Amino acid sequence: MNEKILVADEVSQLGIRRLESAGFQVDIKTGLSEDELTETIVDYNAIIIRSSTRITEKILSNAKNLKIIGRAGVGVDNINVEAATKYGIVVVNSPEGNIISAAEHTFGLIISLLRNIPQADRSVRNLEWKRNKFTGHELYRKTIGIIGLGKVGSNVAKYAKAFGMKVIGYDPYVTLDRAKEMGITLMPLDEVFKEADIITIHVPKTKETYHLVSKERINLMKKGSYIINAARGGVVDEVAVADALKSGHLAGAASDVFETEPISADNPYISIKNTVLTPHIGAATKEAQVNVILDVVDQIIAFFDGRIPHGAVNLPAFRGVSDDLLPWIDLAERLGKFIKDLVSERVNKIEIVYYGDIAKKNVNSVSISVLKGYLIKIKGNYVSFVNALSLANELGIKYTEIKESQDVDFKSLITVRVLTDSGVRSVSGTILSDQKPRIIEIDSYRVDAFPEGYLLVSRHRDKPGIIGRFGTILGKNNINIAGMQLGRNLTSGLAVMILSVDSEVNDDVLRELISGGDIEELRSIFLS
Ligand SMILES: NC(=O)c1ccc[n+]([C@@H]2O[C@H](COP(=O)([O-])OP(=O)(O)OC[C@H]3O[C@@H](n4cnc5c(N)ncnc54)[C@H](O)[C@@H]3O)[C@@H](O)[C@H]2O)c1
Ligand SMILES: O=C(O)[C@H](O)COP(=O)(O)O
Repeated sequence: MNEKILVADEVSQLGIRRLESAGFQVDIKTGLSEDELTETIVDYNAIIIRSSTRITEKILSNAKNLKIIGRAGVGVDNINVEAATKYGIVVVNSPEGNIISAAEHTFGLIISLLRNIPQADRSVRNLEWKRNKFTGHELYRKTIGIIGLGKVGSNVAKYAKAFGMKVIGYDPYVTLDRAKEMGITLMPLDEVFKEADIITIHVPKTKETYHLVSKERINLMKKGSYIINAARGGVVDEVAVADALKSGHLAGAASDVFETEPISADNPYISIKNTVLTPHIGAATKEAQVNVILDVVDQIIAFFDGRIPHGAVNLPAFRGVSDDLLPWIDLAERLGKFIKDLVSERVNKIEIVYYGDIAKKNVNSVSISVLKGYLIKIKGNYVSFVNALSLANELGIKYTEIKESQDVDFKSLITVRVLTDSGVRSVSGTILSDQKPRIIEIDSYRVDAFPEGYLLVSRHRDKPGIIGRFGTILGKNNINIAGMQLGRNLTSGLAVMILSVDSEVNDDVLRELISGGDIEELRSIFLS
């Protein structure tokens, strides 16, 4: 192999040696600015990074020879995966290599916080001996509320049980069976905030989780409780936590991750004593660093050897699929994203039903594409054809592919049905002769809409005045309606409407629309 690899963050030497033994030329250049990296990247076929380096569109636009980005860790929120896909660059990560270290570090933070260990250490070094000043709390019989029950969160739950803690949690995508298996009592998000003595965060940073720990949620917490964030900066509103610490409502907070890294002097936590702060070292153990770099290096070697890397978070080109399935793969991903945004309840099972000509083909890649779309809305852009199935398994979501022989009104049709605790919801789509995707049914309501851009989907009483109200309120908020589709059910007296709009409909506008009454369900959906 004579490909050139740039290592732009600190990684274990074992990985470098393995690459060199495989014949790669490896250069280590850490701490490059965006401009320096934009200039440097042009010479390289692969780059390896951790969370300290941001891979922006500007860098990628000059990466003429780059084929693969290796993220030696879990989070890919520092990589513009969409742009990488656009430029045909594969992104791989190491989804499991550092999760034990992250969960252990979380416990380190919890114990440090409840037992004032860093403060006591500083005091002893000042030759003080103030034993009463550092009286803390036991974990035994306390309630820990875990937000996000994936790989790190489920390990934190395991350790908490060993300490004799009561474990409650919130993760809208984990099934009840999976939570039961882990011995965690699932509760609505706000209930977890009300009940827990300690809240610990283990969700990815997505649009949905931004400031999930908000001023309002902190106000729900018991006086004297604690907050830990070892997931991502931005999930916690740092100013709100700092205010609650200053007022005495919260007893302490610990954080390994920050909205701006490296941290600066104006970070709200800096001047507050009852905080424990670490510089994003959740994954900084010898073991985790060896795991992640060897995982990523092996994937890079496999990639240049012509094999598909197991941790690919995007697949710029879907190989091995006949051209006539490609529009269906695209439609399937859109249906997966659509149903995720349409249905707010917990989903236990996804059924993908094929009718007509498409039912005679091998549609496995189309089914995976539905799961991929659904999971991208939950976990972000690192979900790919390669990892979608195992990520669905992790959440306990079962999926089945069903091929029906009965005649339908279309040459080919896909229905995505989700089974929730309270019933079944569905969306159906097809590709018409223009090769463009269409949504043609939502539940049993017939529509004909393009699954793209900003959509507003409403189920409401089929009576005069409702559509006018949408027009007035959206107009008043400067939101242009680009298209409208209405499906009616005369028996139930309900109608489903899909409005295609030119900009996002925010929560305030949604509330205003609902407050007029007669609307059973209203969702703002974005399909990229
Ligand atoms: N501090 C560190 O050094 C360090 C190390 C490893 C991982 N991490 C971070 O920890 C986080 C969790 O990592 P992981 O490997 O467990 O990821 P994961 O994908 O296995 O788990 C994330 C869980 O969050 C859930 N989730 C998504 N949106 C949610 C929402 N709105 N509310 C509640 N739950 C939601 C998902 O269903 C999933 O179960 C990530 O942000 C990762 O980047 C940090
Ligand atoms: O997402 C991750 O894997 C962690 O945040 C660790 O990041 P790091 O590789 O920069 O330590």
